[in-house]
Amino acid sequence: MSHDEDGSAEHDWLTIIAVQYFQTVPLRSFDWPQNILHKLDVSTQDAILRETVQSELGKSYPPEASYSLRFLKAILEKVDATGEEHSEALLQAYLELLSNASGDKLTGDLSRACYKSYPLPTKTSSTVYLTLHEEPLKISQGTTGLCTWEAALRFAEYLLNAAPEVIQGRRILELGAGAGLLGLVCLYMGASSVELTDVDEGVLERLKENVDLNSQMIIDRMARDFGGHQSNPPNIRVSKLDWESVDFDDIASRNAEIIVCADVVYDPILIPPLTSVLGSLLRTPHHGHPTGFREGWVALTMRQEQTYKEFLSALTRNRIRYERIRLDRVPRLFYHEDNVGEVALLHLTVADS
Ligand SMILES: C[S@@+](CC[C@H](N)C(=O)[O-])C[C@H]1O[C@@H](n2cnc3c(N)ncnc32)[C@H](O)[C@@H]1O
Repeated sequence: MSHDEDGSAEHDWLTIIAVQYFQTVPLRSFDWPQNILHKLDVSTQDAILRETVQSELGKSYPPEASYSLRFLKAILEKVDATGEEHSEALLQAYLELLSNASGDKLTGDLSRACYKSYPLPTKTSSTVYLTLHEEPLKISQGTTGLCTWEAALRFAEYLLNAAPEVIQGRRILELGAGAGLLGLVCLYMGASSVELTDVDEGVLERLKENVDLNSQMIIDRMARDFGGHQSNPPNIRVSKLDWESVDFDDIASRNAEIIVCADVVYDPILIPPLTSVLGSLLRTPHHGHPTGFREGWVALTMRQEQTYKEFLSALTRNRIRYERIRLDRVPRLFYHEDNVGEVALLHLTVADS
């Protein structure tokens, strides 16, 4: 999405709408800029359409079709409420989506891709998005890894807004990477390398797809902000790492300084293998670090107090020290669903003992 050089007010409200549309913010929570609600004339409707459904991003990597349909319907209803004329283009886009949706229902083809695009901070005046192919449901195809979870969003916000030095120039290993938001944000922030790992074959495939989807944007960013060479592929790889069947030589050989993970503490059964892998990874020497070992970060959504306590006890049993980092003052960049629970961010270290 491009902006006028002067970042005019018109572009501000268009950006507010587009950023929400691409993250598929539920329409009940959508923040419509007040000034447009009074001025939804044809040119305003056309401008919204151009910045969302018919933008390059919207055409190449659209949100779920039923979401776009509801988005356009909401605008049409708002137009009705103001007594303005409908834009021909908007109406036509709506009817096209409607006919595609009923065609899909008739043929039973409900497999249309669904993308979410997350706005990232940038030094330029245009909005840069991280685009992920995700599934609309939290559990899909037998895994939780095909969508982005709350803890990944809060952790990414912490890194981007409050602690870039944790990531910049460092080699990162992510456990249970899911759709890939956290690791890709690390690469965008200037990590020297990122290894995204998961157990599920479908998730690993999706991770590769999401890495490819964002590589060019990240190369461009590196070239612009860090003077890198545009042709260099980003230093990122996707590999399998199952906490439940671990080869400890393989763990030690993983070339990382910082271990990160988000929303991987959701099932108590996973706590012993996860904390054991964390302990092994963290105890691998890293001579550049003050403790002489690697460091780790875990972001977890506190759904059940008991699971959280069990996780802390398991860290202690594995001789992993943790410090909870406050997130309440970290500004938000992304949309967050209501009532998903508080996110705790833990900084993990080990000592030689
Ligand atoms: C709730 S998802 C979180 C995904 C991502 N980190 C996020 O926050 O959006 C949990 C992830 O952990 C992965 N996972 C579950 N058990 C695992 C195991 N034994 N080894 C490695 N990854 C595992 C799942 O495949 C899934 O991708």
